[in-house]
Amino acid sequence: MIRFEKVTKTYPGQGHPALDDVTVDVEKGEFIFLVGTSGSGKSTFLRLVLREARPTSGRVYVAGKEINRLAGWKVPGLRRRIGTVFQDFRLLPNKTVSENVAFALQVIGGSRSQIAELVPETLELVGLDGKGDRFPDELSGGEQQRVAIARAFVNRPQILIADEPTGNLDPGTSVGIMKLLDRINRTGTTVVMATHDAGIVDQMRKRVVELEGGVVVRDQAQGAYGFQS
Ligand SMILES: Nc1ncnc2c1ncn2[C@@H]1O[C@H](COP(=O)(O)OP(=O)(O)OP(=O)(O)O)[C@@H](O)[C@H]1O
Repeated sequence: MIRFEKVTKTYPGQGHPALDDVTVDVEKGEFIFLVGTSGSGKSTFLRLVLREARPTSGRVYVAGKEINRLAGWKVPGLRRRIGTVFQDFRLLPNKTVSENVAFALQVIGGSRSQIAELVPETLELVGLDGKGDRFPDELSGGEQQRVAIARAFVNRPQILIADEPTGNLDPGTSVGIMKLLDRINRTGTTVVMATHDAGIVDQMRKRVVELEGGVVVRDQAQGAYGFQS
């Protein structure tokens, strides 16, 4: 579903590459954690998947296509296949929960009937049944992140990218968010999550790809946050 082939990314004016000769293959339906210290290249990896950045050398494939060869007008189509969730939720404060989720469908041309069906269905999936008319500032952090996940998932993307989704949440709330991401993964969605949250990674026991200075130093099935043989 995602393949990095000898990918190097050096930002202009930087001496050291942010990613250095990275080769990683993520199968459809996998759940992987990207771990590594600050500046190790996790966000750069995610930005390359979204074509928000381009490799200096090497190839990035998403759903079988080398995405850096895609014509510019096809990039929105690529991004529609990929839901994104961030640490800081990024909800629209003046829209209700339902409107935030509906907006994601509206911008890609979803019909009224699709919106009427998918929004309540997705809010129920994320555990926000009955909260559709609230505004983001009337929700807890965990609930806001659930809205963000509903928004990312409402058009049933093939891939979900999560950049530190539990970074602003307490441990108990984080567990709930991880159960939700796990449930979404079980629907067949490929999940790539960048995190510093050792407790979560140790608990979930999914594949762990560790970056250090832009280099993959570990790629381990059912891994932990730190290396354990
Ligand atoms: N737009 C940019 N221009 C120049 N250098 C950048 C840019 N974005 C990232 N970098 C550099 O690339 C390297 C990798 O950064 P990246 O943001 O991918 O790391 P990260 O692992 O996501 O870090 P964090 O955990 O702090 O989010 C760092 O040295 C960073 O300073």
